[in-house]
Amino acid sequence: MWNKLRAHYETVKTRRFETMLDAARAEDFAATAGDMRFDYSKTNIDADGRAVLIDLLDQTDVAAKRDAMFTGAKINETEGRAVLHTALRNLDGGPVHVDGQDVMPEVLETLARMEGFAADVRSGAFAGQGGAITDVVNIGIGGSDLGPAMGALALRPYHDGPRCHFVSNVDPADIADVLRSCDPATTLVIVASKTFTTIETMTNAKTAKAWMSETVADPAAQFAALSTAADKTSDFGIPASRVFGFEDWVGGRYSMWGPIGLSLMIAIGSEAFRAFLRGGQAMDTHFRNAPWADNMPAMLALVGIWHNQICGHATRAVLPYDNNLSRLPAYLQQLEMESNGKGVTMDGEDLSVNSGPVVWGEPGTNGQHAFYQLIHQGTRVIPCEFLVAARGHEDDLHHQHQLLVANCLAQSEALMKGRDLEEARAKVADKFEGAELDRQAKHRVFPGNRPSTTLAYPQLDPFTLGQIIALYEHRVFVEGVILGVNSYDQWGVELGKELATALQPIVEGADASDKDGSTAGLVSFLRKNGL
Ligand SMILES: O=P(O)(O)OC[C@H]1O[C@](O)(CO)[C@@H](O)[C@@H]1O
Repeated sequence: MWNKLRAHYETVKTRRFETMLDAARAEDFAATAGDMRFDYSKTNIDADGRAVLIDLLDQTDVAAKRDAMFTGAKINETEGRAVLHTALRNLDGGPVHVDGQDVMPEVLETLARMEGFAADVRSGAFAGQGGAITDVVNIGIGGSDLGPAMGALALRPYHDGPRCHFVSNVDPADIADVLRSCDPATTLVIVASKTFTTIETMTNAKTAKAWMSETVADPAAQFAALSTAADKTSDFGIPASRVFGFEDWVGGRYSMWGPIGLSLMIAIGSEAFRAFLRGGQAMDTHFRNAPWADNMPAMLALVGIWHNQICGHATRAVLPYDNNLSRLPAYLQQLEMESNGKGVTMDGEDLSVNSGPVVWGEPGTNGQHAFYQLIHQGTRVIPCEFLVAARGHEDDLHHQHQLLVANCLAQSEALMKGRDLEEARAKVADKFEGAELDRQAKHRVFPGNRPSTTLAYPQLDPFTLGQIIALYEHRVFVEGVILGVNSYDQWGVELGKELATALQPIVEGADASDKDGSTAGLVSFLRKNGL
């Protein structure tokens, strides 16, 4: 199935796509979902290429697999689990069955419990031992941190609840900084861990409990837990009334829609949180119904497959011109790389093409003054994904927002157009002449013909954030199906965890001589320096 695409690539790879880009192409090579527009016209995908890409969806049965996911089939085959984060935002979509049982009543009941608790925290009906809650500390890592942390930042203009802090790293610097800024008597600690065994989270949770017990009589009274492991939360001393459970069919990096989103709900209130869920649900409906050529997640995925597996561009830059989306690249690193960073297919065969790309990025315009040099003139092509809102939330500073938008559009235009030697010579002709003019001009040439896409939306409100996150989730799903990998396990994180456990006694002083020379040498160096 890859050969046809590879052959097509040979026919377009040197063509300058700017020459194809008239208004008709701009309209045709864009997908709309609700009030969002995804423009992929600044790429070298032409109509024939798109048709071959869309064939991939049919050849790999994406539609049937999508429907299987939404209806509770156990598509996470290596863990024997359904994949149903979509049920968490299925506010009025009817029953969803797992093993013959409708999961929606429990989902909605948990949502209602979360809403009750969040409202109590926000109103002061649930208080700390020193008064109303002023600070919420979410302790979690990976999906139990990145979702709510990214979301709380993204929706900062809607934040009207207590302050929220996110502690994830086992590095004591992380928790020490946060606890220093909080009063234990008015702090709520939320321990967010699907498994309730993750060493970083459990270590930080114990540190927070010890910190709180220095000041308050009953520290457990100011703890809540978000987990699938009710027995372990109770062993930790958190009463069932403040445990918000979920099922194993919610993957960690897909979990911000349910209990793992509690800190976000406390920050923005349940009405705004529901708007976020509704945005996700709207994208689900679009993904299930829109024809492929207009289907935003499908087209985003196909552009990704084209750039990585066919054109060979190994990385993908996510560049939000929306400062509140600063943590989106980090969130997407887990979502995409933990999901599709696999080398073996569902059938146990070696993958015959590259796995998912390296995802990275920073908000614009900051990145422009850092790494865009390489994006424009480096030898590797980096497909860029821009995100931009029509308006921000600072109405009195709208002129600054306009400048931000101008920069975003300028970057995708510059990547496409570039600047040839003649234009570069004209730029410096008044300063240099002869051979020196040529030499100086060459440094000012931009190759151009570098691909980018732009996701544009009216404003980053809770509904839009829901659309964006669900869009990327479904993109990962589609890319995973095409590659034939299981996007919902993460065995690749296990080995490091095992070795860290084995190394713990050694860093605490046990003999390191059976370790490899490098590891033993590093332990010895660190010990000599205070380990
Ligand atoms: O929520 P938990 O169980 O603490 O896991 C945290 C994270 O750790 C991982 O399992 C990877 O180590 C992620 O998939 C997950 O989001």
